[in-house]
This record gives sequence, structure tokens and C-alpha cells, in this order.
Amino acid sequence: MNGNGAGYGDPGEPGEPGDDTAIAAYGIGKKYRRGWALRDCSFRLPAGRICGLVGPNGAGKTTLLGIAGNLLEPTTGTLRVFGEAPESEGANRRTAFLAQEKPLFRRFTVEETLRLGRELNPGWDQRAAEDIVRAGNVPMAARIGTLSGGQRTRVAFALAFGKRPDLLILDEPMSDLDPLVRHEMMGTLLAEATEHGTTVLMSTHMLSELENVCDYLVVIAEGGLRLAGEVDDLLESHALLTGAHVDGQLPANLAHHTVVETRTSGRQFTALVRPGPDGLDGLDGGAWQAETPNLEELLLGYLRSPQAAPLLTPSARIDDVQAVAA
Ligand SMILES: Nc1ncnc2c1ncn2[C@@H]1O[C@H](COP(=O)(O)OP(=O)(O)OP(=O)(O)O)[C@@H](O)[C@H]1O
Repeated sequence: MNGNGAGYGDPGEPGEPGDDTAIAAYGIGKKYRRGWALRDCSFRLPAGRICGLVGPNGAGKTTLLGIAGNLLEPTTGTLRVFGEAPESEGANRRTAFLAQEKPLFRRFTVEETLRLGRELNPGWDQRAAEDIVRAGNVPMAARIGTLSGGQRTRVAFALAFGKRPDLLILDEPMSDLDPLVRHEMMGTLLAEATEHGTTVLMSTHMLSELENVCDYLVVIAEGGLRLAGEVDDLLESHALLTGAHVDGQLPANLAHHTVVETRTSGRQFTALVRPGPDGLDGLDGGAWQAETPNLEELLLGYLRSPQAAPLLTPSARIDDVQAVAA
């Protein structure tokens, strides 16, 4: 619980809710000409977490990251980064944003690019930036325009890490990296974040890679929040049931639980459910087997069922907004 006493119109004084909250979103929405890309999203991302942001194409991930990274203004609601508005000097200083398109100057050399990073950022860590570039054997004297897409991504990573941000926002940053480099960059990300307590918010479609990296999760679909919270708590809140169905009919008492999705294949069916307060007691015995889903199974269930009822763990809730919305 954040306990910051802030509501829709009162996101709190700068500095609140304090450094234990990296991002607090209060009912944010974004409307483009074609319609709403994001609607009424309220959640909290505690500081120091490595958070995966997951959702189908067009779900609103880039829009949400753009609002947190001060590239876009929300149409409704407010968002705070370490208690401050994204456009504030304080939030800007503490945040690094790595977008899908890497806006680097093509005519600059790698060295000049890092020098610019050093000049623009008071807390610049030249060694960290150079280490990342050198690990990929990218020549410091090479012009950005002559680098491969993956090499440019590496330089963009170096710029982001060199800033030593408290919040690192990554929008599908690794899509053009080969699997080995992606693995290496994920390792660097994890090591840097762990060593410096950096909060990471990273959108990705690589579900299998999230499992070993993220300890927090935000899932959005069709512009709305579906899941937010600690990965372990979210997994433990669900059960993956497998069993044999009778003429396509699932047991009626399945409806006592929150059913995220059901699928049948031949005589087998699987169901991803959030068990009610008494657990799975009362479900038809015998034909069922229940296990805790892994992260990929959980995410696929929600990606296939964008209308599933939302679940936020206590640490992800913005209580006052819920009170206002109730
Ligand atoms: N500048 C814009 N003008 C109009 N519509 C936009 C704009 N940017 C995004 N949208 C729309 O808003 C919705 C959400 O887009 P967004 O890029 O945030 O999704 P996403 O989850 O990042 O998708 P992807 O996984 O494909 O990158 C989409 O329907 C998209 O077409």
C-alpha cells in the first residue's frame, strides 16, 4: 500500500509518495484521434523492481511508457515518477528512456555520442557506458550511421546506463538484437539494476525471457490494466487446471472461481483460474489436476483473454483512486 493520501486531482506534493514508489499512475488515459489507447489506468510500481510490461500489439504499452517517460501527455489522470511530474527537472534527471526507435545522431561517432551523454548528464558514468560499447566490439571511432541496427541498440543502451538513472524505461529495446547479445544485455541489465537499485520498466513480447529477469509485472490489454504486482504473488493467485471434459461441458462449479480462460483440445481441457477464498475446494475431484502456472502460461492466458477481470496485488494498488472510483 502506498498510503500517500493522494487522489485523482491531488497527486501529492513533489517528493511524495516518496522514494519507495517509482511510478504512481492515477487514472491515466490517453485518447488519440482514432480513440482511446489507454483508459483509467491506476497502479503503483514500487522502487527497485524489475517490471515487465506485457500486452498484445496495440494494447497501449508504448503509450503508457511514453507518458511515464515524458514523451506524451495523458488525456486524463496524472502520473508521478518518484513523486514528481514526468516533465519536472527532478523526474527527467532520474529517468532514462530507451525507445523502439533509437534517436541517435547518425553523423556522430560512438565516442562523440558518449561525450554528449556525459555533457548532458551530471551523474554520467563513462566507464559503465564504455564497457557496454566495448563488450560488443563496437569501434569508438565508428559513425552511428555505419553501425548495424543491433550495434546502434548497444550504443543506445550505453547512453541509458551511463546516465545512471533511478528509473530505466525500456520499450521493446532488444527486438533487433541477436539471441546471444540479447542474453548478454539482459544479464547487464539485471546486474546493473541489482547493483544500483535501479527500477526498470520494460515492455517486451519475449515472454520466456521475462521469467528469469522480472520480479514485477504489469499486463495491459485493450488499453486497460489486467494484472499488476509481484510475479510470485500473481502466479500463486492462479491455478492451471487440466482435465477431461464431458461433451465439451466444463463442471458448473468452475464458475465459483474467476475463470481467466478455458481451452479444449480433443477430450482434454485446460483452464486458467483464480481460485476463490476457499481455494479449489469443491471442484469436481478425480478428473482434475491443478498446478501453479509458470509465467508464460499466466501471460498467454491473459493475452488470449483481454476481457479477464483485473487483479492487482496490494503493493500495486493506489488505494485512494480505488476509493474515488468506487
Ligand atoms: N500517434 C498516434 N496517433 C493515433 N493513434 C495512435 C498513436 N500512437 C498509438 N496509437 C494507437 O493507440 C493504440 C495503442 O498503441 P501503442 O503503440 O501504445 O500500443 P503497444 O501496446 O505499444 O503496441 P505494440 O506491441 O504493437 O508496440 C493503438 O491502437 C495505436 O494504433
